[in-house]
Amino acid sequence: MPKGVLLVNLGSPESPTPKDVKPYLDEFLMDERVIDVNPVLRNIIVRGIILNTRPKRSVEAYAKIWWDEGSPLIVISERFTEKVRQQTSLPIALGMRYGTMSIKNALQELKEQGVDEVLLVPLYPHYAMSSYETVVVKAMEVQQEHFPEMHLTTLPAFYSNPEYVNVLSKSIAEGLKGFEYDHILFSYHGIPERHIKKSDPTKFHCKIDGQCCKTNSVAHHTCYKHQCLDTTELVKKALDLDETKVSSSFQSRLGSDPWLQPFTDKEFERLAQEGKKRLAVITPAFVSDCLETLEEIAMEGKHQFQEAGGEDYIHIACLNDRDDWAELMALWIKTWDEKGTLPETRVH
Ligand SMILES: C=CC1=C(C)c2cc3[nH]c(cc4nc(cc5[nH]c(cc1n2)c(C)c5CCC(=O)O)C(CCC(=O)O)=C4C)c(C)c3C=C
Ligand SMILES: [Fe+2]
Ligand SMILES: [Fe+2]
Repeated sequence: MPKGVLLVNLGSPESPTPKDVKPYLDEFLMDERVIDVNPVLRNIIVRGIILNTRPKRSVEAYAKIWWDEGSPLIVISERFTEKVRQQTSLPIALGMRYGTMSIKNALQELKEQGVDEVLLVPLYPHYAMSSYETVVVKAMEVQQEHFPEMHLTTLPAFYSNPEYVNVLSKSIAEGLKGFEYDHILFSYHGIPERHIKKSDPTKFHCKIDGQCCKTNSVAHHTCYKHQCLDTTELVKKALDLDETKVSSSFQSRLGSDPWLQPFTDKEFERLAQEGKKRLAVITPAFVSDCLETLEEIAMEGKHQFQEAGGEDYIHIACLNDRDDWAELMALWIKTWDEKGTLPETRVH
């Protein structure tokens, strides 16, 4: 069975203009795993409310971070894919969950190269129904409808893989070099609390009470909050960081439902008010820099921290197309190709 790899990231609009941002947001937010209410209500919330107000703000935000070559998330994902290609003998295609670089086109590309055994790699370190799961479900649907001869194997969420933690920690150590920080904030993309409960296979473990994520459970295989907090712990251990100088928070909330806390913007204020003058921010829910890291954290976050009394502020870049990250992905692919095994992950 000829093998190939499908890398999938979230996707971006075609351009930072209303004509492209609106349909992109429409596709994204009409996903039943993102706004997870019944279809009638989703239509009202998304098309009747959010799409009448949000696109203006999103267009302005995208315009601030857009590169000559296009959306940073897309350009970085392409550079990463090219580096992985250079280190593997298998065909590698890149697709996006939303937007024009579709999963269908990427699978078609692999088909044209004779591939029928595919390793599907959602480019997210953590499991969430609105990120990892929706990629897997979409890819399976596309495969069943258009490529019935293909077989997909999915790479598990890799946040706890020891080699991945090494690469992430090394990138953070490099980013911190020369910066005398008072505090390091690990800011993860937020999700509604409801999503955590929905994804809990036991239906009773995830209470989001501050304790459940510290108690071993099979629920942690799909608990985004646990996986994010564990990422902070693993990096803290790997870099021997001072416990009192590290914390985690959740950014980018949308709507009025309860989302995971503490909120990143509130943490900027709290840390500044506590007298922390020099802040480093890390965004390990994203493998590539994107709107949420470049605008919300690197630009707006700096402004919010300094407005609240903070002084020096750095955002440490995501893994992007770092050589060691591309090498690790190539190693996972080679191991799957030659031994049929997937990277070691540890969930407790
Ligand atoms: C890290 C994984 C992500 C999860 C989980 C996630 C959940 C989630 N997101 C929204 C709403 C929006 N997210 C937006 C941008 C965006 N989100 C992620 C990743 C996750 N989202 C990325 C990588 C990006 C950036 C895309 C880019 O082009 O750079 C946006 C669009 C921009 C904006 O207007 O702010 C929205 C909207 C929800 C509702 C949600 C979980 C329910
Ligand atoms: Fe998002
Ligand atoms: Fe939990």
